[in-house]
Amino acid sequence: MSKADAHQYKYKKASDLPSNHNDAIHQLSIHSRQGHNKFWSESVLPFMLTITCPFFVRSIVFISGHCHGSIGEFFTRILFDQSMTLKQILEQFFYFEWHWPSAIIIISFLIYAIVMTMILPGKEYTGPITDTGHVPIYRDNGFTYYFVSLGLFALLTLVLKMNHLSPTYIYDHWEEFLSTVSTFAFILCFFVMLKGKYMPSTNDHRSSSNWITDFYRGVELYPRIFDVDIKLITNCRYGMLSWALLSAIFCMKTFELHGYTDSALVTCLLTIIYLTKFFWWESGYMKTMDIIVDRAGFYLCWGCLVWVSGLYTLPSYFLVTHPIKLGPVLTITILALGVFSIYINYDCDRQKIDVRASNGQCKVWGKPSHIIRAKYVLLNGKQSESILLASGYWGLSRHFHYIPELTLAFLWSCPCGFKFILPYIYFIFLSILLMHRAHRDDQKCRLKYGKAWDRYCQLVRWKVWPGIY
Ligand SMILES: NC(=O)C1=CN([C@@H]2O[C@H](COP(=O)(O)OP(=O)(O)OC[C@H]3O[C@@H](n4cnc5c(N)ncnc54)[C@H](OP(=O)(O)O)[C@@H]3O)[C@@H](O)[C@H]2O)C=CC1
Ligand SMILES: CC(C)CCC[C@@H](C)[C@H]1CC[C@H]2C3=CC=C4C[C@@H](O)CC[C@]4(C)[C@H]3CC[C@]12C
Repeated sequence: MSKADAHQYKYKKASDLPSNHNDAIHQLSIHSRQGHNKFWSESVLPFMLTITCPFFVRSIVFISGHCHGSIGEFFTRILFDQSMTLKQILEQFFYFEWHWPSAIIIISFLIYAIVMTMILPGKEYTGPITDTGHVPIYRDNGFTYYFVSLGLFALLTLVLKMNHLSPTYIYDHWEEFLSTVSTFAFILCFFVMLKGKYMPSTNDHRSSSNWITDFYRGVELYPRIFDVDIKLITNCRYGMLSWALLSAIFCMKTFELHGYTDSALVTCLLTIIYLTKFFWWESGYMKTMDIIVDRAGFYLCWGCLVWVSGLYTLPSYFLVTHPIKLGPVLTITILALGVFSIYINYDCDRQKIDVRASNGQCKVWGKPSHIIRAKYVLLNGKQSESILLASGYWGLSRHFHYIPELTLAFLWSCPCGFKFILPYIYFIFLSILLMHRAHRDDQKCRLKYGKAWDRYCQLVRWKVWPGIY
């Protein structure tokens, strides 16, 4: 681990702990990066990403819609035949004429997400206790929210159709929508940053004099406005639901233009099934790195509102203009492999949850589970213990569940064919994100569990791909 990486977290080394704690008792507190590359990592990189990410998302949607899906054509037209100047493109991307229908639909959707989250019934559950002793409380109504929303969407579609209208209006104005949602997301991130600096909801906030870092990484871990949890709304209730609905809308548009198209159906069905799994396990997601480590800033909030809508839906969007006939054999094979990948991914998460819930007293793949009990201490001095599973999927590699996640991303992109790289951008991004995430998670666990984590790593050598990485 590099010095800069180590500084990302503030912790006590094992040797600093009393000798009776020498077996993997660590203090963990996630704090700011204070390494040598501070200027680069805290200012330059966040600034560049804040500027380039919106441009990137808009470019790929533009290429899909106006350059026949070809990245080469995009650059040829700008650089060589001058049929499109950079100035024209920048004007298209950033000269923002207010598109009222988009603004109204987006605000209505946001209000819908907030109201439904507040009123739908569900058992209360808690997230992990923070360093300052705060315990976030949520209501477990994500799955109900998802199905009620899908039902209401189907009803709305029927009502619109009876009036000769269609939700595919969103596809027809997708570029305006994306620009509008991006503007909203920027305003929201700025507002959430100010709120974190001056009116934080809990003590889990970290503000610096560098506004670029604060904007990009966020200030607060658990910001709430009128008891509405910002991260739950942006990541799950808006981000994940809009991903499902957009895939359905793009599939409907493909059908409107080309009749029944099996490739569009496969991509849409796999996305809907995957997101059903996500909402089924939403309370588990509220305990992952995104929620307990990453603060509410541009990376997470803008990412879930815009990056997910624009990039994660790209295969379905691409298929509207590039439909392909797969035939029944390929359709069923891709669908079956996709559902199998979703199942394996779910089963990995379930294995970990089950072994912890039963305090290690359960069978994994028919055999008693192989576990390591790892102790740790939080900054508030409280000691705790977690179970690390070293058998089953978690014995194959330390992040084996990323493999079915990647396989699935490939499977719902491959109905787009292999002529263009554009629909694989999500798959490429995910490959990089997950390899980096495996590395970040390893660091986090090593700092939290110390020697117990090293023991686990000795038992399970591979980070993601058994025998390779
Ligand atoms: N489509 C997308 O863009 C992405 C999807 N995902 C998906 O989200 C889901 C969650 O992934 P992710 O957030 O990365 O988190 P993980 O499910 O990988 O959880 C990691 C945490 O689990 C605990 N843990 C690690 N090893 C073990 C073990 N051997 N036994 C028991 N517990 C262990 C540690 O937490 P603790 O502190 O509790 O010990 C660790 O920090 C996955 O299904 C993944 O595929 C993830 C990223 C991107
Ligand atoms: C450069 C930035 C703008 C990149 C933003 C990245 C984020 C949008 C994504 C980072 C981690 C992603 C996710 C993690 C885990 C998930 C669980 C899965 O079952 C569904 C998807 C997701 C919530 C996923 C969503 C996008 C990220 C938050």
